[in-house]
Amino acid sequence: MPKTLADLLSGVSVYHLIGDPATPISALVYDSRRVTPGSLFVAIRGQHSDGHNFIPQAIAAGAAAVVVDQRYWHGAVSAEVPVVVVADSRVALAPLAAAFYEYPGQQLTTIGITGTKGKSTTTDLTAQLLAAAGRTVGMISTVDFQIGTRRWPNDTRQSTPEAPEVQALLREMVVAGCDTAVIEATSHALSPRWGRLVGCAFAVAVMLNIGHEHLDFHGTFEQYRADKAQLFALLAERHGPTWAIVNADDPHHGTFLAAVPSQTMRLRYALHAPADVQGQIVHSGPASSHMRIHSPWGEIEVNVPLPGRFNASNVLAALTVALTQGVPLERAAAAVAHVRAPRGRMVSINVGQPFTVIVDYAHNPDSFEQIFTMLRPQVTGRIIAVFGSAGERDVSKRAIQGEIAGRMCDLLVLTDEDPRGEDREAIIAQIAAGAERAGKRPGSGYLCIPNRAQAIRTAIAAARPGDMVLLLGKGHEGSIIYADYTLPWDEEGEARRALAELGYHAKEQA
Ligand SMILES: CC(=O)N[C@H]1[C@@H](OP(=O)(O)OP(=O)(O)OC[C@H]2O[C@@H](n3ccc(=O)[nH]c3=O)[C@H](O)[C@@H]2O)O[C@H](CO)[C@@H](O)[C@@H]1O[C@H](C)C(=O)N[C@@H](C)C(=O)N[C@H](CCC(=O)O)C(=O)O
Repeated sequence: MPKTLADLLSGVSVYHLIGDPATPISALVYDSRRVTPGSLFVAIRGQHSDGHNFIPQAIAAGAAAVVVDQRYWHGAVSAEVPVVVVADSRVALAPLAAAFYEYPGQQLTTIGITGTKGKSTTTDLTAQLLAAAGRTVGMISTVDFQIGTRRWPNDTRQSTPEAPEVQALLREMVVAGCDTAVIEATSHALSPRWGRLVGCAFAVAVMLNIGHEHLDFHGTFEQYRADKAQLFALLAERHGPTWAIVNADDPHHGTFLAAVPSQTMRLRYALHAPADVQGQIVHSGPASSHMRIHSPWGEIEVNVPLPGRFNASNVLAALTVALTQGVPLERAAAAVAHVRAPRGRMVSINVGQPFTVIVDYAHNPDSFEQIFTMLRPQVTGRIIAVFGSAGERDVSKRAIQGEIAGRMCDLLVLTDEDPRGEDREAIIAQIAAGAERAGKRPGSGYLCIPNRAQAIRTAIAAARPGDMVLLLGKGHEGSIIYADYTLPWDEEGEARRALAELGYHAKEQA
């Protein structure tokens, strides 16, 4: 249905509207380079530039109207096209997008999954369990997008894309006949400063855990936790029943329940603490575990074909979601036996070399702690970890990563992750400072090799029988971002090439 400017403004805090509210709008964009004739251009002030400076370009490209931020717009009142002055243009983006795409979230069962660790895996597992139970599922995750049976890589380098992309995907899901959307909800996206997920009308909100992440953006841990808890407040948008699911093993789960609207149904899941959906690990091996589950829907045993206690916890969260959606316990448990991890998560590369090589996306202190604790008992030799830390992102985590890895690994090869506009060597020096605190010394305990391809080769060449080489932080990501260019990247492929250069290129072994 054709839309007018006025149609899009409900839910937006408008200061003034200069021009005709009946102006037809054909697209919603926040980048002048993507304006097509008839677009509504939303000007946003960013870290590197200010969208308000690109209003002339947007109008020249055919923008039918512009949305500006009252704090940053100093334009003339007699504008060439209608101007909507709003309190905060970044925050206006989500309600505008939900209205532009006609609130697709209300037509789907939207499931939001937040937490510091395991979001992408649990989002994927939830989508897999619901699809196995006959639902037509869409998914938005750091790793992949999915609409029904079509899956493709998320190349946006955002875990939760901007609101226009999220709402467009949800609309596509509705058109394609999906009944369910599983959305990975990051703290940035949930923060009221950005509010990218406003308008998704979540029916289910899931909290996995809370650790140290993105304090550069949120300021304090309390703010980070409060921002993540926004997902639970968003349940109030839903017309219909809603569920709040929290991990009772995390001491912060109460904050999330406190944000829940009164009519929402609440469920706790846990491996240790008392909970509604209680998992108990009966035994666990290097690549799988066996779990007994007690729930309001009955009791059952499941095989989890993924390594580690944290994956058992992720599976429990996904299974709890499936149970709230009417999937019979037996059916959900049977589907668990066939789940797969997303790309770049704990991928073992085995081409006949006498040591282990694993690629994983772990890139923050908590996931470092978890992965090393899980793998240490399985390694007879040394752990050699290759990693870096992102530029223009949480600076405080760098030394902590170095310290944890320094404590739990034998050799660190410090390298580029995404330096962006920062000095790559300075980032590595900050990680190294943490490694030094853990007693590591340059040359013997850690090496600084910014070039990631070279770092991987050095680590693999240093490995002896029984060692484990852990390539961390890139996982599925298809690029390394530098100030002036983006280097296409394939961590798994790079590891395979490095192994092949040493003569290991047997067909993949189980
Ligand atoms: C660091 C950061 O937050 N960056 C976000 C920010 O970019 P920016 O501040 O650099 O933007 P900018 O280049 O200054 O431009 C400002 C505005 O002018 C516009 N512009 C610019 C140039 C031009 O010619 N014309 C024009 O209109 C831009 O499109 C933009 O709207 O504003 C952009 C537009 O809204 C965002 O897409 C972008 O997210 C980037 C891709 C990003 O990496 N974000 C990260 C921090 C993020 O969102 N992460 C979370 C959490 C991940 C996790 O948990 O690990 C996520 O959900 O992914």
